[in-house]
Amino acid sequence: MSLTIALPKGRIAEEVLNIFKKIFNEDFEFENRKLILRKAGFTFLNVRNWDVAAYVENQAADIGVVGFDVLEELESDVLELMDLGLGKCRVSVAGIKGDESYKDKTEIKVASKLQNIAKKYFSKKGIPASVIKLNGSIELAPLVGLSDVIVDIVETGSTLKENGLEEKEVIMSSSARLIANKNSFIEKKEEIIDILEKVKAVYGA
Ligand SMILES: Nc1ncnc2c1ncn2[C@@H]1O[C@H](COP(=O)(O)OP(=O)(O)OP(=O)(O)O)[C@@H](O)[C@H]1O
Ligand SMILES: O=P(O)(O)OC[C@H]1O[C@H](OP(=O)(O)OP(=O)(O)O)[C@H](O)[C@@H]1O
Repeated sequence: MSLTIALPKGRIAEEVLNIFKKIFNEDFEFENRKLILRKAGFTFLNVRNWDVAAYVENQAADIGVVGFDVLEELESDVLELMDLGLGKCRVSVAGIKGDESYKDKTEIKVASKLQNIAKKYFSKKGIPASVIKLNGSIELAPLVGLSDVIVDIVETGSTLKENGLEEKEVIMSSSARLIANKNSFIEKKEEIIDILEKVKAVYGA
């Protein structure tokens, strides 16, 4: 039984494809806008980062690679096989540099792409917060009064800095995870363990 593997486009795509390159000593590239690549006995799917978990959770793919932030946000019901240690970043509360007035609000206005993570964080702290869902350029929101703070991904911190913002509170750390569908892990256990061992070997783990 061959494995179907959902790989993310975008930021972590290159590093993930490099792992497979090292394992099989072959080039893995999706060419000519093709979304399916059959190679080395596997089927690779070219999927957006935010959609990888849906493919794996619904067994359209057996395994996949996705950022931990996305798994947390979507509360995906999948097996986490391994922390790949790439795509490292934090999910943080950020706001205008030197301005702590958000702490005195009766209800904090938060802008975020990671709506559930943001809601859960403030609710756990017992702080009333309303979350406005945005899809990008999150840092803009507090600059124009759309929100008091943002909950967003911070990697180097340069987007915050360039916009006069600062990290206020770190909510969680994130990195890319190798995930598996729960049924596939029963039905195709040997194949999944085999690929997991190969990935671990590449990392020297
Ligand atoms: N600076 C960063 N900005 C965003 N994501 C980062 C950053 N550094 C690491 N990551 C990680 O990389 C993952 C992929 O980010 P990428 O920007 O490629 O996709 P996306 O825009 O979130 O998703 P999609 O393409 O589905 O819209 C994130 O979920 C996160 O785990
Ligand atoms: O700490 P840094 O290294 O500056 O990285 C963090 C920035 O990168 C991401 O945005 P992205 O580039 O994905 O664009 P977006 O605003 O469209 O989400 C994220 O949402 C931050 O804005």
